[in-house]
Amino acid sequence: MSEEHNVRSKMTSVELVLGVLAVLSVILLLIPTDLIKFHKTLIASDYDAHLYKDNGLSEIRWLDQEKQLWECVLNDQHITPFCSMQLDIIDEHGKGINLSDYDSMTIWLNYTGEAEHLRVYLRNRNPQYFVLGDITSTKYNVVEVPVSQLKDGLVIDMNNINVADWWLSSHKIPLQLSRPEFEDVVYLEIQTGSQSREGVHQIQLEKVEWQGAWLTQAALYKIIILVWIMFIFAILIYRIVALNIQLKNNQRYQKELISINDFLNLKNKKFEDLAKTDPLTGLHNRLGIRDALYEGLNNWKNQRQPFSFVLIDIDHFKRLNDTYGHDMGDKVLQLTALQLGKNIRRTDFLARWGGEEFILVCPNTTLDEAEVVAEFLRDKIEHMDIDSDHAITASFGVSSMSEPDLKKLFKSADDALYQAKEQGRNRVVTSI
Ligand SMILES: Nc1nc2c(ncn2[C@@H]2O[C@H](COP(=O)(O)OP(=O)(O)OP(=O)(O)O)[C@@H](O)[C@H]2O)c(=O)[nH]1
Repeated sequence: MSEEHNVRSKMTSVELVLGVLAVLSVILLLIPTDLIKFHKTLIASDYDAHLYKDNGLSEIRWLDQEKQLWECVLNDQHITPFCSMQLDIIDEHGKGINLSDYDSMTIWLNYTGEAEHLRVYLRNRNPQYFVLGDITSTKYNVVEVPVSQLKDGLVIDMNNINVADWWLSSHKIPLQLSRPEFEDVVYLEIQTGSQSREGVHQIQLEKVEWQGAWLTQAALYKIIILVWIMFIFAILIYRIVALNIQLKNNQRYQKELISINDFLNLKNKKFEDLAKTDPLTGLHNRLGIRDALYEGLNNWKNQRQPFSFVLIDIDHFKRLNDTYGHDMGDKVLQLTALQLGKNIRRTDFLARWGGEEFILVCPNTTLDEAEVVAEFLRDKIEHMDIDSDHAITASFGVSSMSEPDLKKLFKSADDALYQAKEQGRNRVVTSI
């Protein structure tokens, strides 16, 4: 019973974890992606900026250096005309910004002119190609962006940034180093686009923001699926272990039952359907006390709980039968059963063992305690009211379990009962 309760309470906790997991999964799936994002903002005016241009006739100048507003008058004479503003984003320790964990970049920029595109460079430093004193040896990670959307903030996926071909070839960069890198970005550069032609271009960079996610959506799905798989796996293992334990317990119970049936003289199949009640007295019959025997035996084995038997036998019952007839004998059996049943403890189990003999199974009871119980019952029988002048008494044999053997326990109670009869009946004898 307690085991069943155990399994049931464990199953309830499994269901609880299942519920919590389901709720968590739903929350994680519905969580706004902004909550799992982190940001880095760069205000352009907080950093030093430098202007430079091609070697041709293009002109470049600050219109308002404080606001970082600059102007480029592009001249086509040069083969690759350009104007550039280079923002120095190295910190006081000489380190650039690590943007490798960010997924996207948003740029706010004001532009006046005819160009349709501008170039944005994120120039990265890496000792594998960076040469001290040569700032062009920083890797030119570049993206060309449409100017029309820059004013309201243009979002650029970091995956769309590539390394400029001209830089790869002019610095003879090996293939394995040709991928974009953002671990140590030291310059942010805004440059006129490749298609920009002659004319005036006014540019003012306001700010740049990078966004990254603690977890990508794909990683989140993977984690949820993984947790569910692990949980299902854990349940499976738990079920297998629990079933194994249950199986072992059942096997033990079956084994125990066979030995108890043997003790009770019950032939398994034949008696399985028998009612557990003795029809004459209304008490348990032998089958009726089988569960009590199983529990008492196991409690003795597992917890060393004392376990006692009291055997009760009506004295000179044959004489009573012979003198007053069998019906009177039956009546005395019923009255004795009633008297015993009324006076036993609620924790004990009384059964008619057979004929005029009864057994009282006393779980969690020492020999001394069982002796007290027996003496109390003996007295109750001696003073029982019966409709005859024939005095009814009974003899009692008491024993307590000293080894896990029901037959031996019964035998010592029976021996004690025999002693009680020998010593003159109407008495309690305990086994030694
Ligand atoms: N009326 C009646 N008698 C029964 C029943 N079962 C057994 N008996 C009788 O109980 C008697 C038992 O007699 P014994 O075993 O000699 O024992 P006893 O006469 O009580 O003697 P002691 O036990 O030594 O005091 C027998 O005569 C059985 O026939 C029953 O269900 N009803």
